[in-house]
Amino acid sequence: MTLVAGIDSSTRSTKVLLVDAETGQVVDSGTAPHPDGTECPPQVWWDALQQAGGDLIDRAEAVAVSGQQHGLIALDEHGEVIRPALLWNDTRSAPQAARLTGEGGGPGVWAQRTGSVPTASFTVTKLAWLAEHEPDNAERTAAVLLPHDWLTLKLRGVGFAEATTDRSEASGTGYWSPDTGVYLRDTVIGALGHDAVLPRVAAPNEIVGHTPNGVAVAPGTGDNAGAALGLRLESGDVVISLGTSGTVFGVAEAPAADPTGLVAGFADATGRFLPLVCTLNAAGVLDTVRDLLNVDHAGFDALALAAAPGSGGLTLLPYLDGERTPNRPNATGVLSGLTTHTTRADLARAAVEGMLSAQADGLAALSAQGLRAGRVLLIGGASSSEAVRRIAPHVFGLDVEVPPTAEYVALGAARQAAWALSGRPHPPQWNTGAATGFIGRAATSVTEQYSTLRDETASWTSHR
Ligand SMILES: Nc1ncnc2c1ncn2[C@@H]1O[C@H](COP(=O)(O)OP(=O)(O)O)[C@@H](O)[C@H]1O
Ligand SMILES: O=C(CO)[C@@H](O)[C@H](O)COP(=O)(O)O
Repeated sequence: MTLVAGIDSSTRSTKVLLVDAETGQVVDSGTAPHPDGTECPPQVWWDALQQAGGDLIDRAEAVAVSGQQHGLIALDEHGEVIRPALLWNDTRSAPQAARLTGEGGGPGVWAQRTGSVPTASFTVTKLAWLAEHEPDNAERTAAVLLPHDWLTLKLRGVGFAEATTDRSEASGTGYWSPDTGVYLRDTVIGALGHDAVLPRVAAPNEIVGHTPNGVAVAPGTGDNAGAALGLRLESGDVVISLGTSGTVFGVAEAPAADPTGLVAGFADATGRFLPLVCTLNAAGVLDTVRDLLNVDHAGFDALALAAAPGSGGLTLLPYLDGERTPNRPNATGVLSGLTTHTTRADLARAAVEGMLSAQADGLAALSAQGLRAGRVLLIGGASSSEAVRRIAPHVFGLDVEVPPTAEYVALGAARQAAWALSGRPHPPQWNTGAATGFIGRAATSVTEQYSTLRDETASWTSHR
């Protein structure tokens, strides 16, 4: 049996799968946690990778890494990491995002040039923050990598001059054009103050090198593109991934360029495109309210499902850690409609309805860009929640499918590794198994309560 390994280095943890390259069947797996926070020394991810599956990788013939997108890893001329990586969910570079957007000709120009209007999540704004707040570190920056790029380099054990990335990851930097496939050097220089070595953008099924033990290394991907590959996403499918981030995305044949900035015009891992809406707040909203209610996942679900749609008039605007879509980096959560009749069940359901309503806004933004959902697939940690599964169709006004529980990002990375190893033009046709359907009618009161609160707070949730 030919084995391949897929790695998901996400915000919360590293997951490693060892997979049969012919069938996609998982034969072994491992996981290790990451610390909380919005910055992290990359060495922590390398250690987590070793803990989760260093031995699994040596049993494989090929390996690929999918990683949380956008994070900034600055290396000095010797290849040493200069400071802890600034992650996608770190909002400190919001002022630089606003400045760069203005200086670069406005949102429309950015969307045309890079596919996206940069928010604090995008690497380019983190470079500008570094130049402004840590000029010595900016000056010392010789190379700029993203998390999966750096882990791929570490797996190969080579220097940054040989670093690689892929289209999906490059498209989250804010200095690469998904349309033309080239880096925008002027944008890097404008943000950092000077040029830097950037990883070569490899072909989707290329073998970019080998580990010291001879395991072939594929280019890897950003984690959402990894999930798309793991799910064998096709035109008309829309994924809603509920992990630390909430993401709503689908594959497209042409690049997106949304001047409103709601949709990021990413590239995918197959040579196509991946228009995507990302919220900073998703599963963590449920975690926070679950902690407040002092119940476990099952207890939380039972409470949420005991309340009526609309949560007795209680609405949670879930921008707890600031928000990226819409762009309200300094926002906090807002709980509205609290009365003496409000119950614990109402609070649990309001958390689920609020979190899902933010994703419904993502569905609407994708639809406005011409990407309509024929099939909605729910994945990510919070898709395990029975309450989320059963309430989602009411909030989206669409039936929802939940694929069999699996680590789809790591599976996508493994599928890429198998593809690169095969030398064939297309990825292997792995069967992901039958999804479970959840149906329901749209609960318009939920949508109205939510959109009213979202719009009423448009100005004041933007400033703490
Ligand atoms: N049954 C469940 N109900 C609700 N949330 C869950 C459940 N199981 C896991 N989660 C949540 O999923 C999140 C982790 O999801 P995951 O997709 O692994 O995140 P990430 O990819 O961002 O690291 C955590 O916030 C965790 O509490
Ligand atoms: O920033 C984005 C997408 O643009 C996030 O989706 C990150 O890629 C983090 O993903 P998770 O750890 O939540 O899966």
